[in-house]
This record gives sequence, C-alpha cells and structure tokens, in this order.
Amino acid sequence: MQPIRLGLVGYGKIAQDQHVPAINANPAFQLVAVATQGQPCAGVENFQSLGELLENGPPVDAIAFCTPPQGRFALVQQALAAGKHVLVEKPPCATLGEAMALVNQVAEQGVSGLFAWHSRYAPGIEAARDWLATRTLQSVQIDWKEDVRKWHPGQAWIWQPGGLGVFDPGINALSIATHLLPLSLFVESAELRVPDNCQSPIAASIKMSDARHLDVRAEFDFDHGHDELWSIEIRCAEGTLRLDNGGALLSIDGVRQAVSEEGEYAAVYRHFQQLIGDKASDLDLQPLRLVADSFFVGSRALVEPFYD
Ligand SMILES: NC(=O)C1=CN([C@@H]2O[C@H](COP(=O)(O)OP(=O)(O)OC[C@H]3O[C@@H](n4cnc5c(N)ncnc54)[C@H](O)[C@@H]3O)[C@@H](O)[C@H]2O)C=CC1
Ligand SMILES: O=C1O[C@@H]([C@H](O)CO)[C@H](O)[C@H]1O
Repeated sequence: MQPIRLGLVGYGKIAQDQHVPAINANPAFQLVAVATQGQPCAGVENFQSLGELLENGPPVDAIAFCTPPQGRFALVQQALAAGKHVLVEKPPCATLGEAMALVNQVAEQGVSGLFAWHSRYAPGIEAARDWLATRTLQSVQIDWKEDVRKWHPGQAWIWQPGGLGVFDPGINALSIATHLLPLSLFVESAELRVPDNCQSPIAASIKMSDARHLDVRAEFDFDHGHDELWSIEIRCAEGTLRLDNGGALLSIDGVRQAVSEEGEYAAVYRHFQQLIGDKASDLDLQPLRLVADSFFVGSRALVEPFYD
C-alpha cells in the first residue's frame, strides 16, 4: 500500500515536538515537503509558502497545518481547492465562522478533513468516556493551568486578536469535556483577565451548564508556573472520576485506572489515516463555540502587563 504523501505547513514548536515524530513513526504516512516561515525541516523539501509547495513541490495527498490560528483559514482553503485532505491543529481557525466555512468546503471537495483536538486522544479519555456512559452526572470541575513561557516561548501571536490567549490551552479541556459529556454545553458566564498590554486573556473563570442544569466550572491560567495542572474532576452519584495530566492519567474514587498506551499524536494520525481510508471527516466545532461564547458573555478585568 502506497503511503499517504504528506505536506506540513508551519514547522514550529508543535510540528517539531509532536507532528513530525508521529508522522515518522507511522508507515502509512510519508512527510515529503514543508512550507514554513521559520527554520527549515531536515530531510524533506522546504518551501517559503504553501502556494510554492503546491506549485513546485513533490506531489502530496494531504496537508497538516501547524501554523498559528490567525491566517490559517486561507491556507486550508488553498489546500482544499487543490483537492488535498487536511489535518488542522487546534483551534481550527481564528473565528467560528471560518471554521464553519471549512466544514462546508471539505464536504464540497469530497476530501477528508480532521480538526485535531489532540487532547481527546489522551490515554485516559476513552476509558473515562466508557465509565461515564452509565453514571449519573452531578458536577464538573476543570482546572487547566500552565506556563505560557514554557509552551509558547516568544510567540507574540497568542496575545493578538485571534490568538485566544489562555483559551489556546484551555480549549483542550473544553475539547475533552465536550467529548465526555452527553449533552451540549453552553456558557452561562465568564470572567476574562486580560493583561493591559495584550488583546487576549491570561486567565479565565467560566461557568457552563447543559439542558439538565449540570454545573460545569473551569479555571484557566496561563501564568501558573512550571508545575502544570491539567485536571478534570467529574462527580457522579456513583463515584468521582478524575483525569489528570491532560487526560494521560485516570482515577475513579482515587484508584488509578488502566489507560491506553498510545500517545496523543500517534492516535491523531492513526485517526486521520482511518478517515482518509473511509472517505470520511471529523470536524467538530463544539470546543471553539464554547470559546466564542466565553468571549461573547465574558466580563473583562484588566490585569498587570505580560512580558515573555
Ligand atoms: N506550543 C504547544 O505546546 C502546542 C501548540 N499547539 C497548536 O499548534 C499551533 C502552532 O503552535 P506552535 O507550534 O506553538 O506555534 P509556533 O509559533 O512555534 O509555530 C508556528 C509556525 O508556523 C509558521 N508559519 C506562520 N505562518 C505561516 C505561513 N503563512 N506559512 C507557513 N508557515 C507559517 C511559523 O514560521 C512557525 O514556524 C497553534 O494553533 C497551537 O494552538 C498544539 C499543541 C501544543
Ligand atoms: O494545545 C496546547 O497544549 C498546550 C501544552 O502544549 C500542553 O497542554 C499548549 O499551551 C497549547 O497550545
């Protein structure tokens, strides 16, 4: 079976940390070209733009997008117009409207598309989902706190309009919650704490619910220091489920549970391979809708300036 010839746009931190290692470890894919504005990727042909890659590069079947969300919409549209399958890092676009337009264009082009909510592929998520399926939900507490200086060193885009600020990692927690919980969530209120030299929040408190009045609270913090806290605790009538380390660890009533041994990005690319084989797509907008609504209803509190 011929491998899927893959191009990648945006050879930055996540491409280097996760995408390229996962691609190289999966024989169903062959990375053949990169378009990036930063350092080149060794071992493949490099181009300054996606247009140049598509016009002058080696033939590709699919494109992975690891650029910042701002400007990504036009890039993915360009790949779709060329009939390529697309894998898009989270958040899929800088706005909900752009992401909705991509959903339509993927369908019109008849290719496969994946919005890669990578945290949904964490080792403990499916076991958690199975356990919750037969339980009676009472409340959910999300704490998602990390150091932006560690995970986004020198990345000015994250503080600019469309960069989402603390919702860039926080949307991962929302992608897990919307995957685990049975009913559609909506935002009731939010407080966004915005550094007075930034356009996006460095911290946020969000209150959500669903049609059965489930109490869902989230605390996001991007200036938390190096001891990350990525946890979701779901209290049920029958017991308490807790995900830690971004979903890598699962415990029920304090007892650690067996989880998958597959890493997030290995599972992301295996899923993308399956979608292409099945001529299907997976383009969920729920996490981005919750972020958009948090910005709609969120009160703003100005806080001290942020310096990288
Ligand atoms: N940093 C992290 O730990 C993680 C980041 N992500 C997501 O991945 C995306 C990228 O994040 P990072 O890798 O951290 O950012 P980054 O700033 O390190 O990398 C972005 C790359 O895109 C390139 N680029 C920008 N515009 C381009 C264009 N028009 N054409 C070609 N290349 C272009 C830049 O040169 C840079 O190499 C974001 O959506 C982020 O939410 C996902 C998981 C973890
Ligand atoms: O998607 C993302 O993951 C975090 C970090 O890599 C682990 O939580 C990063 O801030 C965000 O872009």
